[in-house]
Parts: sequence; C-alpha cells; structure tokens
Amino acid sequence: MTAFEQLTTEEKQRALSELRHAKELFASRGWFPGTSGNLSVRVGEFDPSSFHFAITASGKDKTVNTPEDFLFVNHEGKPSELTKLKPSAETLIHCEIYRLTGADAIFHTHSVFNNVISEYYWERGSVPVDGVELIKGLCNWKEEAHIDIPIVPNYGDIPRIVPEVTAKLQEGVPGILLRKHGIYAWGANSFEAKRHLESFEFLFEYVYRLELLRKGQ
Ligand SMILES: CSC[C@@H](O)[C@@H](O)C(=O)COP(=O)(O)O
Ligand SMILES: [Zn+2]
Repeated sequence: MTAFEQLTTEEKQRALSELRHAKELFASRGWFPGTSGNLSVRVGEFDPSSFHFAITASGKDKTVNTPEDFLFVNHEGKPSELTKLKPSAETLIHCEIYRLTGADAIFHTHSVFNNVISEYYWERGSVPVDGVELIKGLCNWKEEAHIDIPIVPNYGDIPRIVPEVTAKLQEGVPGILLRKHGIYAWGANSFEAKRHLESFEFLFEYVYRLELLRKGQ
C-alpha cells in the first residue's frame, strides 16, 4: 500500500472540508477574481521528500462549489490517485513551500493591493513593514517589529519560479509575494494560514495607503 492509500477517509475528508470552508470564505470576500487563486491542505505524515496534499483543480471558478473542485497530489505535484482533474497550474510552488517549511496549509490569492505593492517595492526585493500591530498576526510578537515580505519574479513558466521561492523564503515570514501576481501565505494548519493571509492583506493595504499619504497624493 502507498502512503496515500494508508490515509483514512476521515483524514482526507478533513482536508477537503477545510479547503471548502476556506474557498467559500475567500470567495465571499472577492478574493478569487477571474478564477485566480489556489488553496491546498496537506494530509498525513510529513517527510520533505514524500508527502501528499489536497489542492484546488486548475482554472475553476472558485466562487462556485462543484464535486470537482479539489484533488490530491504528491510532493512532485502529480495526482495521488487516478483522476481526470488537473491540479492548479501553480502546484509546484505549493510543493516547494511544503518541502521548505513543513506547513500544513497554503493559501494563494490575488488582490489589487498585493499586486500594486509587489510592483512598487520590486526593485527593493521586499515590502518593508514597521511596527504595525498586525505583524503579530504573523506570529511575530516583538514590540515595534520590522519585517520584510519577500518578492519573487513572476515567470509564465512556473518551474522557473520555484528556485526563486527557495532562495527568498524568509525565516519568520510565512508568506511570499509574486511580482504583479499575488501572495502565498501558509501556516501550521488552515486556521493559521488564514490568519496569515488576512494579516498580509491588511499590511499591504496599510503600507500602500501610508505611502500615498506620505507622498501627499
Ligand atoms: C486566471 S488568472 C490566475 C492564474 O493564472 C493563476 O495565477 C492562479 O492563481 C490560478 O490558477 P489555477 O491553475 O486555477 O490554480
Ligand atoms: Zn496565481
């Protein structure tokens, strides 16, 4: 029996129901414009060289629920079982984030704020955030903490993005921006990944608005 076949139905159902819940919530906030975004939740034991996760199928309208919204894939992004569904085009980015962090859930969304801020700070290589209370939402409890949220290039060829993620992932920052594309946020479970995603979105909007005010526009 493969590691995937050894998983219980309950373990798989739990991952699928967490994905369904996150998908419905983010859809209600308009966080999947134009079918963008993808979500995943890991199942079973974690070994950096062998793991499985449930992920959204590619190209679907994530604002509607269908019986074909999710499938299971392995650490190489290949379907764990026979299916006609195609995993997210960005599955390899999820694979790399799981491999590097051992996280249990990864949520990726596109927003105007995360796109604009990734372009604005592109040359700097990261988005600086200073002393904002919501940095604590990222599990950084230091008073007046400073963080830099890394930005990687957005190539059409997804495998080219993977080594960029490997190189720029930052200890203590559970997220990474793709330039003019969107944010990947992760956590030790769905609850934490959601809190991180919401905190990042808040911080992007804060930095954007503060910059506008400082420039007097
Ligand atoms: C349709 S625009 C967004 C896509 O190009 C992509 O960035 C995205 O987030 C969704 O791709 P998907 O293959 O559905 O997971
Ligand atoms: Zn995307």
